[in-house]
Amino acid sequence: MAPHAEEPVTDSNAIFGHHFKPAVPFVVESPNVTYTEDEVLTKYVYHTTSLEPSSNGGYIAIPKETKYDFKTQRRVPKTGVLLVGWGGNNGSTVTAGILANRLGLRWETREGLREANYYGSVIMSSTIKLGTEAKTGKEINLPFHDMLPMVHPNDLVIGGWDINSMNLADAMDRAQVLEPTLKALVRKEMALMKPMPSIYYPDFIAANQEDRADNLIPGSKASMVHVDQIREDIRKFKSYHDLDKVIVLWTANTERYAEALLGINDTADNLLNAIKNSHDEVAPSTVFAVACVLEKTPFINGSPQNTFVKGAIELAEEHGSFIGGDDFKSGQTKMKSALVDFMINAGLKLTSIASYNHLGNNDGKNLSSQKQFRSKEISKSNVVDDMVEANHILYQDGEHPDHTVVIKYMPAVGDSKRALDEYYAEIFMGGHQTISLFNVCEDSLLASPLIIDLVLVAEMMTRISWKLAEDKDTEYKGFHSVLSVLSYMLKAPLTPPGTPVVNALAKQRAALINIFRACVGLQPESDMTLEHKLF
Ligand SMILES: NC(=O)c1ccc[n+]([C@@H]2O[C@H](COP(=O)([O-])OP(=O)(O)OC[C@H]3O[C@@H](n4cnc5c(N)ncnc54)[C@H](O)[C@@H]3O)[C@@H](O)[C@H]2O)c1
Ligand SMILES: O=P([O-])([O-])O[C@@H]1[C@@H](O)[C@H](O)[C@@H](O)[C@H](O)[C@@H]1O
Repeated sequence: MAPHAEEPVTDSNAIFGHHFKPAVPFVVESPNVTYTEDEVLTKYVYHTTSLEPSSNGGYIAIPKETKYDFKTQRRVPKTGVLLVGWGGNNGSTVTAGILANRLGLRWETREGLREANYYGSVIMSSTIKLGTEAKTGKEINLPFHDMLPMVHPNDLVIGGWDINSMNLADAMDRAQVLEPTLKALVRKEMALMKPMPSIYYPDFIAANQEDRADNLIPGSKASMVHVDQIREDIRKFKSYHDLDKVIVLWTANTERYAEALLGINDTADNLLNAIKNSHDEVAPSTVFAVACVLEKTPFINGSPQNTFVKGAIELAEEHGSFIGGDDFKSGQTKMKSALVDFMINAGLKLTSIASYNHLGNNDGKNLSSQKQFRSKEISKSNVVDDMVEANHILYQDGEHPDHTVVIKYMPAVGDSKRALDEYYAEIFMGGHQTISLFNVCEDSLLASPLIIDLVLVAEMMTRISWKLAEDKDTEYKGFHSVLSVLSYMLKAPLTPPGTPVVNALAKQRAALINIFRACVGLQPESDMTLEHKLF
């Protein structure tokens, strides 16, 4: 395998050491919180309710307390992100966006002057309640990013792979997402960025993608040579930029599902053997996942295919590597996971959901192929399951709303996806409610901030460890290899085997916030505001 001649070209002029100043500096004063120079150590009581069956067929509810010790490393590491599919609409857009923010760019548009921002990033552009001022009772909210010592996206060093050789400036033009005035300001830097060659197994993506495939690592089926090359690429990138951490994220095309095959991809050993034997059913995304797991590099899947076959999950668990996915939850589905949560929790019996969209970008072109569409149909359809199953008043066991997903490729609209949805519900006394939505989603401008959030949270999770308070002598350990804490950014959240999937958007955000609060010794925000009710 010829090594890559040139060093991985990235935004080599990255301005490092962006000395980010918290907007709302805070320190927690508590006997359960200890700050050292390198760590925040907290003693945290986790409250749940345990149910025991009662004699009358109901339950005895028992409040349960579990005491955890959390440890969070405070030093913010120099972090790189390697995007698989870097030359795509999302990859080129997120790269230009980070560059524009780093340089503090402004550009003229028809609506006037615009400036770089991180809107759409829950970490960079949303706030969370810290508490209330003792004297005034005023609620104080702080940027999500300031809750823990997180990497700032401006400091991310970016690189990646693509089966297409186009440099990032030309890829940005091809994407047709950003304003020409903005593109002009980042073009020079973006032109220096060239994706590393990648692996291409034609059977996994639409045949209409073949004309892009001019930047390949030789070989059209899985092999350990491919795994080793990807691992070497990661090591070279990390060494070349003197990085402490690297996160790898798949924003390449949607692949068809791989068949779940006993003896092939059902265990870690079988999967490694299948790769060694170049088995047909090992997808490029799974090869990337295996390479990252073996390289102890977090790997996140932003697409809907079943990258994480059982053997890949088992391999990640064996190596204590982080994986997360699947499929960015960017627009139509994000809206769905909030609206369905509202309707069902308001006691409205949703009986049908019709989700149609058309888009004209290369993603849409790839999804015009049935096998690739099927991967997306699955991730876009399952997003309501947990909310339906939680309400036995509205839905009998096995009952669920009709749900159809349609995606059409319409080149004319480009990246500006048109989503049309109809939500039909039974309401009081035989009535009906019909909610129709027309939602224009600028797909890459909505997905790019999610890429940033996924990278920032995944990196943060590598610096958080825990142990049971009662286990005095045990070592701290990391969260489970499957980072279900990433679910807010994903349509089809991957969870540790045997654990429930939560799709409700509010619950997903609350989980992320409250885990971060536990790391600084704060209890979950209950929103009870008893201080405003009991006086
Ligand atoms: N709002 C959104 O844009 C959104 C939301 C959810 C999921 N996604 C998913 O994100 C992915 C990327 O979306 P996009 O709009 O950027 O698509 P895109 O087609 O513009 O970009 C995909 C890139 O991946 C490259 N590629 C394909 N196979 C590869 C491989 N094996 N190795 C390396 N590169 C490879 C292609 O050449 C292309 O440049 C798609 O799977 C899409 O379904 C997008
Ligand atoms: O808007 P959303 O449902 O979150 O996600 C989008 C889909 O609506 C669209 O059909 C698909 O092409 C995009 O890749 C993305 O998955």
